[in-house]
Amino acid sequence: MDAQLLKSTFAVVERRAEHAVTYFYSHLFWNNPRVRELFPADMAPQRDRLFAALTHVVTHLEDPGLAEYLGQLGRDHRKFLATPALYSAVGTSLLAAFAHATGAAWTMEAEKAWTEAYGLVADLMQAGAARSADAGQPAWWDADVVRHERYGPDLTLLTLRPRTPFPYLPGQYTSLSTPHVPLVWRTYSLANAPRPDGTVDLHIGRVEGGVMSTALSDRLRTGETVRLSAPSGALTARTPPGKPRTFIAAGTGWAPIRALLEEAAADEPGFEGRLFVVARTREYLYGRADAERLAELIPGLRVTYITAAPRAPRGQATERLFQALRSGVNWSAHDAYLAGPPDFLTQVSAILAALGTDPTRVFHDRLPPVTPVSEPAPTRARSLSERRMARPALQWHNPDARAPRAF
Ligand SMILES: NC(=O)C1=CN([C@@H]2O[C@H](COP(=O)(O)OP(=O)(O)OC[C@H]3O[C@@H](n4cnc5c(N)ncnc54)[C@H](O)[C@@H]3O)[C@@H](O)[C@H]2O)C=CC1
Repeated sequence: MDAQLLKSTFAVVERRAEHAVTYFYSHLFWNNPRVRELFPADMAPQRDRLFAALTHVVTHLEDPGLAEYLGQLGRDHRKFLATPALYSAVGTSLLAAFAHATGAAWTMEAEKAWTEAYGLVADLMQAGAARSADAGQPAWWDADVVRHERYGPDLTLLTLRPRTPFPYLPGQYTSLSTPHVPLVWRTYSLANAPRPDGTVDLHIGRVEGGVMSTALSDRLRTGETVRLSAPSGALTARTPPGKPRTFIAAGTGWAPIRALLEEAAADEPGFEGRLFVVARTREYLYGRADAERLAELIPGLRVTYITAAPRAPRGQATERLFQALRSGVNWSAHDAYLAGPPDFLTQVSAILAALGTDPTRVFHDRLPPVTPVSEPAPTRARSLSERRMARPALQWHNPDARAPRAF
């Protein structure tokens, strides 16, 4: 593969990204009218996702973890009913869009390089999909809504019972789809460690104007069925026993942190660590009762709740967190697990690095990890010791797609 040529042509495409993506979908749907039915009415998030995936591929061409990334992407595309014919149609339209966007820069060499590159991408994705099907993993899990509780206007707690075993690791997320918003999938973290009855909790922050969060909050009812995709994510426990760790949860970022702490309460009686729960106001500290229960089960856990002062801007809670982080912990000894809005993750990661935490020991689900992976997706939940030995699972989740709210 001529990586340099792929990068230089993609740089031209990037400058006309909006135009290229519009051309791509128009070409795809015009030449394959039935394919339109596979996509939701609102194509805007789809466009972002396509470009995020393409950018990831082009910026990781030399990364040995790319094959695993594409394998997982293929596995995740099973839920979209992607067929070999669709992969082929997408390739044709993608090249047409690139040719259109790059104009004179689209040489024969560029076309050859992109034809080969797309062929490889499609092969690796389809191989990932085939591996997951061969391992008996469904394309999605049907799950019944067994509890639907609203907490104030902004938060809904859902409990779902998947109809077949749904293996996942505490800290991971899944995508969810409901007939209320056909063909749309949104990611949500799983808020509990696996339970004997197989049920899972999701914390839904209601985003005004958001199609999925408003449907799940306002229209979904117990007894209905939703679909869940294969779980993913790199926010899984990987701290060796005896090493202290810090958990930082902002808003509904409490969900995966709660799952990790439930796991620690069950598996690690000698756990030493700190938990910061950050919320915009006291009323939004919805995880407080759970955090107190977990602190009783884990004697080595110190919990700090942080909110903004009354009538202060919401971002003040983050400032207050920074002040707390600066006081008194030997950060170079700590692993850190973060969950919350994308900007919050960026800022907290920077502060922790400045305070001495090893950046490779700060875990969250925003960026693909630097470490490549060569393991297949788990078909059963692994034990704690197996996971400590393992390298972090590659993830492709782009939380930027979940719009953060403006202060
Ligand atoms: N696995 C993960 O990382 C998860 C991430 N999330 C994300 O967490 C967010 C939760 O939203 P809400 O509950 O409405 O939280 P929120 O908007 O109320 O924010 C919670 C706290 O995060 C901080 N914060 C928010 N935006 C910030 C910004 N731009 N810069 C710096 N600090 C900021 C503030 O301290 C705020 O009090 C969503 O963006 C969601 O996508 C949610 C669940 C899991």
